[in-house]
Amino acid sequence: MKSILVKTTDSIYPVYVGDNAIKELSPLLLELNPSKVLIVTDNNVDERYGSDLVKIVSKQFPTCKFVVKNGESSKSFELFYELQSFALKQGLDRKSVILAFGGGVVGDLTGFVAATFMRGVPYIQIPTTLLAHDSAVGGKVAINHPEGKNMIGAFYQPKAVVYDSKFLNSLPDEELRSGFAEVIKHSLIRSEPFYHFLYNDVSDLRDLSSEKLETMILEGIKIKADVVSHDERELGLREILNFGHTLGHAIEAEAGYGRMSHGDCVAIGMLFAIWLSNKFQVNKLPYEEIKIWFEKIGFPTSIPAEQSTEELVNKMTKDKKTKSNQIKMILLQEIGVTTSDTFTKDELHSLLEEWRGLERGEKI
Ligand SMILES: NC(=O)c1ccc[n+]([C@@H]2O[C@H](COP(=O)([O-])OP(=O)(O)OC[C@H]3O[C@@H](n4cnc5c(N)ncnc54)[C@H](O)[C@@H]3O)[C@@H](O)[C@H]2O)c1
Ligand SMILES: O=C(O)C(=O)C[C@@H](O)[C@H](O)[C@H](O)COP(=O)(O)O
Ligand SMILES: [Zn+2]
Repeated sequence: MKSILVKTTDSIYPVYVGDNAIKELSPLLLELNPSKVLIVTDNNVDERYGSDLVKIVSKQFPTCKFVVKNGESSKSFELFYELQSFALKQGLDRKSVILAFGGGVVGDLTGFVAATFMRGVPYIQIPTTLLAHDSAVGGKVAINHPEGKNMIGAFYQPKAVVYDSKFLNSLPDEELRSGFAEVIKHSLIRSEPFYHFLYNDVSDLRDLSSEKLETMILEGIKIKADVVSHDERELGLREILNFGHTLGHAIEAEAGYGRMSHGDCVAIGMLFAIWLSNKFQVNKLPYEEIKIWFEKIGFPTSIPAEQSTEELVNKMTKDKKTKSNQIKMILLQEIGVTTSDTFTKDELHSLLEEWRGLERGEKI
């Protein structure tokens, strides 16, 4: 088992990664000595692993559990309110600890509940998806609004992240693919060698050794932890973690939350950002090579035909990086090195139309 430290201005916490990392949970809880523990999970994770976790925790402390419906629709005001009400009814207090046991949806929702319940109680992330190598680290917690992804949230760091790789054994292929998009993102923004490792060694996610999977997770977390340690609140550097998300989030929201996976949308967003980088940067990136690789993996590589460019650009205008109506796109100078550029709504509209036209094979 490996551990990585995340250091922010006022917190420092470990991320434990590997087979049987879950054994780190009991000592962590002993140290926190909670009055009560609330486990939040979703129905898929609960069915498989819920009772095991309750057994571990309830041996030590009074325990209760709240199960949300799986999927993006649970990152909602309604579930936020239900969870807060449940916590109050169960008598949680400021000495209580909340465990987020699941993928990014459970992690983001639970983290936001922890950030706001009685103005903040400690929580621990226990991720169960590949994507959550990203979402469980760094303290961005949020729920969605129909107008945009993660619009209501906070920066609130967990006390620890316990990432036991055995949970990944039951992850469906499309969820592995979704998480892989964020792994690729981490490589593209920060490490050319990591990108080459992924490009050369991973073309079929169903045929992935546990060693390769662990390398991907560890390298991704190291990159994320390093960026977050330098800029917890996204005053500058942290924006690079949003590579592929300005368009990706717009597609996700336009499709209807949960209809397309976060990773699939980010993959389309990264391709657009790479195409845009080639248009505006001196160094040329291997756009076609990356697109063919993405197709092999099974990612969608273009925007769904039914989505209107107008609506997507409206959503992109509400992106959290937008300031004074200037939409900010994270771009690549070269693989492993980022830059950024801003665009007006009209500029982005015509660029998106151009890219969509080219993808349809139209001569422009
Ligand atoms: N906070 C951040 O920094 C950050 C980073 C990246 C993504 N996100 C957010 O994360 C969310 C996506 O997370 P996700 O992809 O983990 O989705 P998710 O939590 O919806 O999990 C995906 C699916 O896999 C199921 N599942 C989870 N673990 C399983 C397991 N071990 N075995 C079988 N099934 C399992 C879930 O029930 C769900 O149906 C999005 O809302 C995205 O915005 C947040
Ligand atoms: O941690 C970050 O910072 C990220 O941007 C990571 C992203 O993968 C993640 O999807 C995040 O939730 C997006 O944040 P948002 O601020 O654009 O909502
Ligand atoms: Zn993301």
